[in-house]
Amino acid sequence: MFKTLDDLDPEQRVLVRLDLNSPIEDGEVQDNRRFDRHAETVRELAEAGHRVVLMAHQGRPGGDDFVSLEQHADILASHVGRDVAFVADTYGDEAIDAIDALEAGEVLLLENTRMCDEELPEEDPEVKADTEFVRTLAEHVDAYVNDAYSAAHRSHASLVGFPLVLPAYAGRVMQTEYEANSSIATREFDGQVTMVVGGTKATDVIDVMNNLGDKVDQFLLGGIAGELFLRAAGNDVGFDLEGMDFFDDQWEENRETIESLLDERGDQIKLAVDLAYENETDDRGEIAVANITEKDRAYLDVGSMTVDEYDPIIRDSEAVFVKGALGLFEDERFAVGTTGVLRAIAETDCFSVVGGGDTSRAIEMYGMDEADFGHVSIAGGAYIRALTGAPLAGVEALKQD
Ligand SMILES: Nc1ncnc2c1ncn2[C@@H]1O[C@H](COP(=O)(O)OP(=O)(O)O)[C@@H](O)[C@H]1O
Ligand SMILES: O=C(OP(=O)(O)O)[C@H](O)COP(=O)(O)O
Repeated sequence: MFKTLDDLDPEQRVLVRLDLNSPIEDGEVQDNRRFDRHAETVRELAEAGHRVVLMAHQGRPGGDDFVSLEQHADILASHVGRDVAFVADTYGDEAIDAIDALEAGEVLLLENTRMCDEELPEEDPEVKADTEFVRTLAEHVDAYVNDAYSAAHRSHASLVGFPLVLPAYAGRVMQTEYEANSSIATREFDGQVTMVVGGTKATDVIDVMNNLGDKVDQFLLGGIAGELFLRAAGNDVGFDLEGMDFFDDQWEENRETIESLLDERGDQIKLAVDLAYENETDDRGEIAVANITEKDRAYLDVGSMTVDEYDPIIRDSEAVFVKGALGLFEDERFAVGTTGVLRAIAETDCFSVVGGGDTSRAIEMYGMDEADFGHVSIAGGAYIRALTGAPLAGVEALKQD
């Protein structure tokens, strides 16, 4: 395992990697739960009297959201409750002067790490540790903290290089995310373990089932992935319609695997019994899967009968994990499935983990209280990798320190 902030010596100059990658609208960085979560780590370090140097990224070179972190510093400061100074430099003289000038308890955010050429290409930790970027910054700090679990699947310099040249620790977000998201594979639960899987990507659902099939008692399916499983079970759903050309592509690529999963794990896999669509008056209509004779419309949610079937299964479970939404929950008419399962989880005292960048947003959107869930992940790609058993380069680098 890795060391945590509990192991950090006092009065250190600490270089901390956060993940503040955020949506940007009309040039404005949108506040989101990543700021709030990382603020805890930053506050703890500053209050303990460390000198805190922060690194983070935003977007990718060439993208519209590849911008400076200047606004991020202000948003973070509002969550930490302390000043967060900003320097528009990653590791040049300006950055080094600002780091060297820090007093105990002060916090400084460096410029977008991806503005440094050595950050991005995915390379081995040894290569990253030997970059000028890592070597230069390492000379001006005493310790490295990685709090960026949600970026830990990237083998980038700021994530894997520093643990080879500095004492390295997991921040609070890293620690909590790692423990919760690995728990389905590592923990023994006394009662039933249920996994709600949906979203748009069939391969995510397939990989999760292959990796966790022996740990999970039942998979409750929905979303576009769920429709493809319904199609494999012989129903007239999950075909391409206008504007949804990923259905047939995904079907071609995954048909055989889905069919064999249904063969081998049929008893564990629960499929929707009804689906919802937009009717002639633009309202939500529902139809039983058994009554669908022809694929002539898009289905945008599981139906209410399905929620009624999934609800007691969740309430009888000891642990529930969620990956992917059961419908197009961003549209209130098609949020019934996703909010239905989330409410059932919130109302029971089961251990629960909700993840996926989009899915966990439903909790906020529909006014549910995060405190009613065991853990709500702020990770997307890293969360699915954890569930499918793939190692995270940033976590592995921390473990080796
Ligand atoms: N039947 C559906 N039709 C269109 N979109 C859907 C449907 N079901 C789920 N979705 C969409 O799937 C998205 C979640 O997909 P997913 O790949 O699981 O993302 P994440 O991992 O970020 O939660 C949601 O934003 C939701 O709108
Ligand atoms: O937001 C992130 O990942 P996510 O979209 O999977 O949650 C991370 O900051 C990683 O960003 P990247 O996918 O540009 O490497």
